[in-house]
Amino acid sequence: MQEVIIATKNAGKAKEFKRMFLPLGYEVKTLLDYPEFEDIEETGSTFEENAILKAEAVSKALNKIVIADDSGLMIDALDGRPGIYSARYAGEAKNDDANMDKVLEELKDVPQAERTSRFYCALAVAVPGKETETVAGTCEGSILTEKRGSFGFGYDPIFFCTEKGKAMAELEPDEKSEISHRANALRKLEDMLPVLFPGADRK
Ligand SMILES: O=c1nc[nH]c2c1ncn2[C@H]1C[C@H](O)[C@@H](COP(=O)(O)OP(=O)(O)OP(=O)(O)O)O1
Ligand SMILES: [Mg+2]
Repeated sequence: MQEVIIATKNAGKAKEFKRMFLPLGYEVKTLLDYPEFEDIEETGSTFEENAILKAEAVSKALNKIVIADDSGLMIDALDGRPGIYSARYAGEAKNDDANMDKVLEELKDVPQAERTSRFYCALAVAVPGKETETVAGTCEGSILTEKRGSFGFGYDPIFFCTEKGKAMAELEPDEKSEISHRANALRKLEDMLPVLFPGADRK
């Protein structure tokens, strides 16, 4: 099967990409399959800049086409935070539970109507010798007052997905992959895939 490399070390993202690319006819490899890669510093000031940094670093090292995902949670009552700092919101350790606890604490006096939020995902496609392109997708929702559900990863237990009427972590993996910010971003790449990777056997 045609291989697609995603420059991520996040196991939750890796699973979602594998699930979403399979019906398109592609097998996903991630940095979990290339453990020699060091962490790539996310020094950009936007999701797009950080996705480009990650995709280009790995594309240059492997001399192959590489896709990267930079994503996070934006909360209106917090002026868009945690935003690009989502992974390390409660500290360098990248602890999902601590990150969610920090958000819940910051929002403890914020009423339901003001808890609107969205997930954002930027995908960058680095092609050796070409300009890197980006696409983005979002998923609208609001922040719950406690954690719910056990699917997914990251902030999924505290994010109420408007479109599905459930916490993101209550959605089965296939349901999340219909409506997620990551799925919505990937849809914008789909037309490019046969050009980037000729010869995939679409099912
Ligand atoms: O669908 C999602 N459901 C819940 N939480 C999510 C989602 N998508 C992103 N997030 C959160 C997780 C992490 O706190 C941050 C991503 O940070 P981000 O730098 O893009 O990823 P990361 O450091 O975990 O892995 P890597 O950079 O190797 O891809 O946003
Ligand atoms: Mg990261």
